[in-house]
Amino acid sequence: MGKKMGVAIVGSTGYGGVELMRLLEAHPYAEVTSVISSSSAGTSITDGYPHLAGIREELLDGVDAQAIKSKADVVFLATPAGVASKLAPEYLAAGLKVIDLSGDFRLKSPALYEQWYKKPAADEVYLEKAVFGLAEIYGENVKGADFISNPGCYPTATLLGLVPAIKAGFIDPASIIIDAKSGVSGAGRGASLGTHYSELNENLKAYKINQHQHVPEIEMVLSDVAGTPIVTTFTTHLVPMTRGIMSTMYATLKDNRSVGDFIELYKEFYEGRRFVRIRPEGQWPATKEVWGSNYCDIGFAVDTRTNRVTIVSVIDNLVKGAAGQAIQNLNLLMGWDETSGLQFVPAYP
Ligand SMILES: NC(=O)C1=CN([C@@H]2O[C@H](COP(=O)(O)OP(=O)(O)OC[C@H]3O[C@@H](n4cnc5c(N)ncnc54)[C@H](OP(=O)(O)O)[C@@H]3O)[C@@H](O)[C@H]2O)C=CC1
Ligand SMILES: CC(=O)N[C@@H](CCC(=O)OP(=O)(O)O)C(=O)O
Repeated sequence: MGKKMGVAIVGSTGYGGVELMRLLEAHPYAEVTSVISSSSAGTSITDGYPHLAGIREELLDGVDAQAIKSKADVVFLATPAGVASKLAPEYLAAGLKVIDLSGDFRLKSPALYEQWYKKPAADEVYLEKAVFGLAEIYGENVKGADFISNPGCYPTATLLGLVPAIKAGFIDPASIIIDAKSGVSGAGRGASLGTHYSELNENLKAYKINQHQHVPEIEMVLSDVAGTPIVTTFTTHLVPMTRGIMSTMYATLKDNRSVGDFIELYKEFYEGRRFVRIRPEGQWPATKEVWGSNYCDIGFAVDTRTNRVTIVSVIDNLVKGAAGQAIQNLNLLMGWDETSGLQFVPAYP
């Protein structure tokens, strides 16, 4: 096999960054050639992550664009909101391909970003340029692109669960309610009051109701596929587990549709897409069934009394919700098989 393509990771000391390192270790065509930290350059990655001992022991590099370009062709940005908006233009100008895991380039309207993220938006030219990489829906746009905005974790689970039904007109778009739950690694590695052990353990909390920054991202895609503006009710919960997102969605049926109709529709829609698995009637997915993998599993129930469908969709927030989908986008962008380096069996139990 020829030389592997070099990739760099900015934000490598965070959960998304370290997950990219774990997954890329097994990639057949790409290898990590620079792990980057804005705060700890010159120290070893194993200082913060001893589990990498004997696997990756190199010193962390700094964020300088030319230095990255001398080592890599592609850079992943796994940094908090507000960072990629400044770094991505520099990296693109240096000739790097950029895959951003943050929310900085997902929304095309600067005003919408500022309303929901409460931070200054990126330059509109770059918002336009970034391709929204929800691989199973917009994968064709990713092919050959040089700047990808990776979707959020909640939107990935939610949209893969809703798009086929919206597109086929199975459900009333005005009736959608999304009830979503996440493990705590979704909040990143930094300590905070809401995520430390005694606050989280044996506890279940709703948060950011009607204010979550993923609301406009979900509505952007639903409106795009429906061809008409859609608004939704979206509630997020923090669950005392490390990984996993479950998005449970409720909507009113437009016609008499059975679970069998939904299964047939979704199987056809996702035909050939290895990472979406549709459950048989009477079986609903659990977060552990996708743990550590790039799968999104979806199950259905229809209630003929209320004329509503319930759609349950699960992912691992750090894999299909972040690093795994970012690598899937790298694969699409480079013209490699989209499953390259991602064929992990979920770690069960
Ligand atoms: N966790 C998840 O499940 C998901 C996360 N995301 C998004 O991915 C991004 C990364 O998330 P996550 O890994 O969880 O976050 P973490 O907080 O765990 O890590 C973020 C890393 O970014 C680096 N960083 C902070 N400030 C700067 C800066 N000014 N310049 C360069 N680097 C900086 C830090 O490393 P250092 O100080 O070493 O530079 C830090 O380790 C976020 O935007 C998040 O919203 C998206 C989907 C899912
Ligand atoms: C559990 C938890 O706190 N999750 C985070 C997800 C953050 C995230 O991934 O943010 P972006 O996709 O916008 O970058 C949250 O709800 O804000």
